[in-house]
Order: sequence, then C-alpha cells, then structure tokens
Amino acid sequence: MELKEYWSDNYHSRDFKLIRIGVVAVRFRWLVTLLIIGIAGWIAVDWWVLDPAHFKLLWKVRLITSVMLTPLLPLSYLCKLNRRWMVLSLFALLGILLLFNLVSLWSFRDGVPIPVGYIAFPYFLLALLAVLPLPVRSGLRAAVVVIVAILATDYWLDSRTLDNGELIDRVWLLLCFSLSMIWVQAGQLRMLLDLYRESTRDPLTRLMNRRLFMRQLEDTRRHSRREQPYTLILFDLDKFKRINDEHGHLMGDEVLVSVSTTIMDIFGKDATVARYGGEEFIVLLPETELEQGVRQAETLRLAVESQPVENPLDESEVMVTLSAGVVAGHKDSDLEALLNQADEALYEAKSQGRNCVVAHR
Ligand SMILES: Nc1nc2c(ncn2[C@@H]2O[C@H](COP(=O)(O)OP(=O)(O)OP(=O)(O)O)[C@@H](O)[C@H]2O)c(=O)[nH]1
Repeated sequence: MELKEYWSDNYHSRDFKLIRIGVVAVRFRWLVTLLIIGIAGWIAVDWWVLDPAHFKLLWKVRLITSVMLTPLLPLSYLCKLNRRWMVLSLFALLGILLLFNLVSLWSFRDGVPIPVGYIAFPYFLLALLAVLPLPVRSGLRAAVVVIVAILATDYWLDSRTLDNGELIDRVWLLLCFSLSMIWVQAGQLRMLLDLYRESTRDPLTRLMNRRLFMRQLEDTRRHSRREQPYTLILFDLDKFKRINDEHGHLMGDEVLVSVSTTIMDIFGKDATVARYGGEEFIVLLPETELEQGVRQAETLRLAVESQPVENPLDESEVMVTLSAGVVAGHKDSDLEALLNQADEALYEAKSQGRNCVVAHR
C-alpha cells in the first residue's frame, strides 16, 4: 500500500471507495447504537454518583442526547450511497456529542468536583472513532474538530490559558489519543485495502479478476455518453495447452505473466485490463470506437507474436500467439449480450486459423 493511499481517499479506486464507505456506514450505525444505549444507560451511574441537583439536570441532558442521536441511524443507510452523507453524518455525530460534553461540564461550573466519567468523555469519544477505517486526512480533521471544541469549552467555562499546567496536560492527552485513533484507523484502512486487493486481483498476473472487471464494465456503461461507444477486446492465447504440455506448467505461468505485462504496456492506464479466465484476458477501452479498438488489438497481437517468452529453467524460447474478438458497446447495451458477441468474434478468430483479430459488427 502506498503512503498516499493512507493519506486520502482521492487515491482509492471508485470501487474501493464504495466498499470502504459501506464498511464505515455499518460501523457508524453500531457506534451510534452503542452511544444511544450507553449515554442513556449511564443515567443509572449518575443516579449513584451525582448529588440530586446535578442528577436532576443531567439525566434529562442524557436522554435528550440519546434522542438527538437516533435520526443518525436511518441516515447511516444513506451514507452507503454517497460520501457527502457520510461526512455529514460524522460531523452531526461529533456536533451532538460535543454539545453534550459542553452542557454536562457547564452543569459543574459551581465548583463541584467533576466525576471522572465526564472528564474522560472526549478521550472516550476519540477512542470510539478509531473503529472507522478512515484515511489519515479525515482522521486528522475529526481530531482537530474534537480538540478545538474541547479546548474552547474549557476556555469558555474556566478561562484557562496555556500557562495552566492542567490544560497542558489535557492538550497532551488529547493529542496522544488523537494519534492513537489515527494510527488504528490507518491500520484498519490498510487491512481493508489488502483484503480488497486479495479478493479482486488475480494472484498470478496481479491483473484485476473477472468479478471486479464486471463491476467496472457496468460502471463504464452507466457513465458513458450516449453518442460515445466503448470497446471490449477478448483475448485468448493460442494452443496454450500445448505450451503447458511441452514446457511444463511453470513455463505456462511465465507466459501468462509475460503476456499480461505486454497488455498493460500497450493499453496503458486508461484501459481496464483483467484476467478473464485461465488463458483469457479482457480489455475495456472507454470512449473508443470499434475500429480504433481493432487497431489496438492488432498492435497487441503483433507485439506478443514478436516477443518469444524465455523459459527460466533452460533459457529456451517459446513462441506465443493470441486471437482476439472485438465488440463496441453503448450506454443501453446489454452487457451479457455484448460479452457473448465478443466471445463469438473470438471463436471466429480461432476458426480462421488463430493469431488474428475479428470484430463483431
Ligand atoms: N500454466 C497454467 N495453465 C493454465 C492456467 N489456467 C488455465 N491453464 C491451462 O490453459 C489450457 C487451456 O486450454 P484449452 O482451453 O484447450 O485452449 P488452448 O490449448 O489454448 O487452445 P485454443 O484456445 O483452441 O487455441 C488448459 O490446459 C489449462 O490447464 C494457469 O493459471 N497456468
């Protein structure tokens, strides 16, 4: 995982963003549920430890806070759909909890010692936020909001200044908890990204697998402009079974890796390239006309044909060729039909003697 992927979700793929937001939404819902129960349930502790005057005010504050948190539960379902809802929900959660902290500390302005549960609340809040797999930038934003709000509350209630030892102690503790929160969040993000990559990449070639490709294809179809087609190229290595039989499975693997590298070199970052099956690869070229797709498939065919793959065991060379079926799709295309057409064109290429490109028109 690269450093920039820890920093911001701008460096994550659209597909991973959606998956991460889904995970954040589920954890957020559990967090809110826990807080609703915990904040209201703490009334029992308050009844035990607070004097009647404070208890009379604070049980109502707790109940109102729990009620204010409740709309965040349905809102968490909208979070799954849109990042903006996610950010809004998180800041609403922080706002409600910081307001609760403000009102409860204000109720102790008469000099009565503040119970530990109330003093520890901001640290508890930072610890709870660590369950969300957020990138460092988002974690930092949340930490800044919490720290500034807590210090402003302290200042407003006590007019504390930075030369006050107690305040320095508080700032120090808040910073330590914030750093721990960001560290745990980044670790969770890493785990999620690793799992995502394992489940969407082919282990041999590191190209995306068929499942992710189908999601990307659907995404491209949905976002394509009506007048601008996209092109699909389905490649299949010729007589690959013979390479396996004559040179061994290891050499077969070497050929697959070599061809996938050539495909990536030729199609670059704008294309979506996947291992579609055993010795089948598929390329999606967005905003590309059929004829342009055919030309690019032909370029790859010639490149593969002219680059024999070296056998690492005995340094002999193996000639490899491939056949391709090309098809263009539109915004309204049925993807299953489109893939069938690419498959038919590929079958036609095989029937024509292999090592050629056929377009479905
Ligand atoms: N080494 C290796 N072989 C694989 C892998 N996946 C599939 N294969 C082999 O790919 C071969 C595919 O053979 P066929 O479907 O008969 O196709 P072909 O020999 O390429 O013949 P045509 O497609 O008709 O040109 C099978 O022998 C599979 O075992 C893999 O990951 N590594």
